[in-house]
Amino acid sequence: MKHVIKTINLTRHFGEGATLVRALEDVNINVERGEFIAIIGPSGSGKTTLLQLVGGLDNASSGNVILDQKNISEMSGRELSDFRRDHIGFVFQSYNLIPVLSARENIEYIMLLQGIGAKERRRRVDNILSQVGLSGMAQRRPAQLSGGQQQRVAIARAMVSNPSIILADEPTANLDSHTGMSLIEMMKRLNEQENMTFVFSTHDPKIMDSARRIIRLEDGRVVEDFVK
Ligand SMILES: Nc1ncnc2c1ncn2[C@@H]1O[C@H](COP(=O)(O)OP(=O)(O)OP(=O)(O)O)[C@@H](O)[C@H]1O
Repeated sequence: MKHVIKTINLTRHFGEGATLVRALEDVNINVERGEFIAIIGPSGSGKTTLLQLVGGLDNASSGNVILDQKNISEMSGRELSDFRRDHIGFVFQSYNLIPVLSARENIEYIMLLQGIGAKERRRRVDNILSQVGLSGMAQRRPAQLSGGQQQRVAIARAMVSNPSIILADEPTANLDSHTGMSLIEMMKRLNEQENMTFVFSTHDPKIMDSARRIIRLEDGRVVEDFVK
């Protein structure tokens, strides 16, 4: 079986001596294409650290991350940033949209970097805006959208270049529980339709229930990993 994400003895320590923090310790996970996975665990258990390492936004102290059969720790900085752009979509807790750009421009941005022409960009943005239920809001700036709508734009932005993996760090943390649930249901529908792999972290038991597989971290170690 080819894995879209594989971590091998992934370890991340911060600090040293008396201030050493073992944020992740020997984490081994295998993720297949099309999975929909929640990373759960108490505050400080290593969820963000794991997502950052898997996404190539942080470097491991030891161990490896293999994405789409490629070892990202062996890549040069430039290779890694190109690889990240083409294979991974990120969704953050605080949306991270560019405030001066409209929803359309935020979503288009990565396609501009990829050199995709204007007509194709428009087609893809229109398509993804309708998939996330935001047709008609293309011209609005983030401040003119609700939190849930901004997070939908962020998900559209993460998905528009068709990455194989979407990583979402507590995507519903700033949303009320109803909006959070509908966002997760939308992610699940997109996961089913597009067979994109979703890995997201959450504290919310209701959101966990929507996942098909749960990975629980405690003190930087995987203490549970099961398919429901
Ligand atoms: N840059 C850093 N420097 C030092 N320690 C760090 C750093 N980043 C994270 N840590 C520590 O690593 C551990 C894991 O942090 P991490 O943010 O991954 O946990 P988390 O499970 O995402 O927590 P939360 O649910 O509160 O977001 C914590 O003890 C944290 O304090």
